[in-house]
Amino acid sequence: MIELSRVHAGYGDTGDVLRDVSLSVSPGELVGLLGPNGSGKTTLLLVLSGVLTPRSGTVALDGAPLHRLRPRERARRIAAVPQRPEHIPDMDALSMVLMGRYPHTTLLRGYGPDDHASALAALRDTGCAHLAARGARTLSGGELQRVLLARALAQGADTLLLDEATAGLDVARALDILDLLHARHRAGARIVAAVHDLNLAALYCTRLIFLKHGRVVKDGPVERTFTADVLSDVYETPVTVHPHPVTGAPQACYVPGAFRVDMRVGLPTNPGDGTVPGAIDGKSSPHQQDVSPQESALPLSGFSGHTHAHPAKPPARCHEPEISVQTAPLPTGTQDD
Ligand SMILES: Nc1ncnc2c1ncn2[C@@H]1O[C@H](COP(=O)(O)OP(=O)(O)OP(=O)(O)O)[C@@H](O)[C@H]1O
Repeated sequence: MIELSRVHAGYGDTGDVLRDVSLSVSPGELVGLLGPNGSGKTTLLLVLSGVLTPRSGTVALDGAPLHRLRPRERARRIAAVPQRPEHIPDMDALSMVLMGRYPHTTLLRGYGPDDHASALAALRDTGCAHLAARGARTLSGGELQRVLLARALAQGADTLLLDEATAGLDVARALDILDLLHARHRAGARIVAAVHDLNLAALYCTRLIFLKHGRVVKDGPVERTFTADVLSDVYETPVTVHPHPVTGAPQACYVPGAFRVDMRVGLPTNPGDGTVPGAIDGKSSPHQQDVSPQESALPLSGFSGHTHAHPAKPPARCHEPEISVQTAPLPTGTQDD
């Protein structure tokens, strides 16, 4: 168990970035850390990794204060993928991934065959085997991101802290990486991932923690936390939530600015001449024609269990599927809890 209790943390002589944060993460959890820019996600990951010492409060790993662990021991237990690598070494990708094995070496024994095997396996798992001999500095943004993840996986730690690890990846590569992380968490790894892609978080995570202004404002399983109310409040923009047509997991739909005006005041203001982002078939907001002012009150939700008496129709781009699809046993995150 990794446990934060009443943590306040920040940088230099500025005010607290994290305020009174208490949470614990058990082995086998895949936790999505969500919240607006600047809400403190990276700072929380730095505290969890032991890189940033809290100003007050405690951080413990399996009951022992994290700061008491020697760096090498800490690195055997906790691996992190940063949002922006500070420095990209002038070496090939395999050597860079091998660096993840450093905590397992000793003064007498450098990297051995096991370390090379682990590094190669991590490159393979992240779809980067073909990049092994490439200079790390020549990699594309998405390639480098996957190599950094490979380095963290090669570390063999039971706790993985990921800061926007899939942000620069195309959708197929992002799904591959999340499938891999899902398999690792099912095998017992504890994973905390800062994520901006809400829908991927809802598809894969077992639990979501929402931060706002450095405080935890919501923490719980996806089905209880990923709601239109929570998302609209946390991000201060209208978000509607609908079931994923294949997995049934809640998914968010976002609303372009001109439509947001309609949704707030319940009055049609759009010209419907194709100039409104998101308007299709020459139509304006669906609210202009289909939804009464009462129904257009925020937040909207198509997700089951919501309390609105008259759930509004989803935005124009959120079509109902034409064929019915059985809920498949895919990793939704909602099935684990
Ligand atoms: N080294 C630093 N020195 C001073 N302030 C910092 C430092 N790093 C971050 N901050 C500030 O701390 C606050 C939280 O930043 P943090 O990076 O934790 O947010 P975040 O939720 O990860 O944001 P984003 O989604 O934009 O990555 C921000 O106001 C940021 O400007």
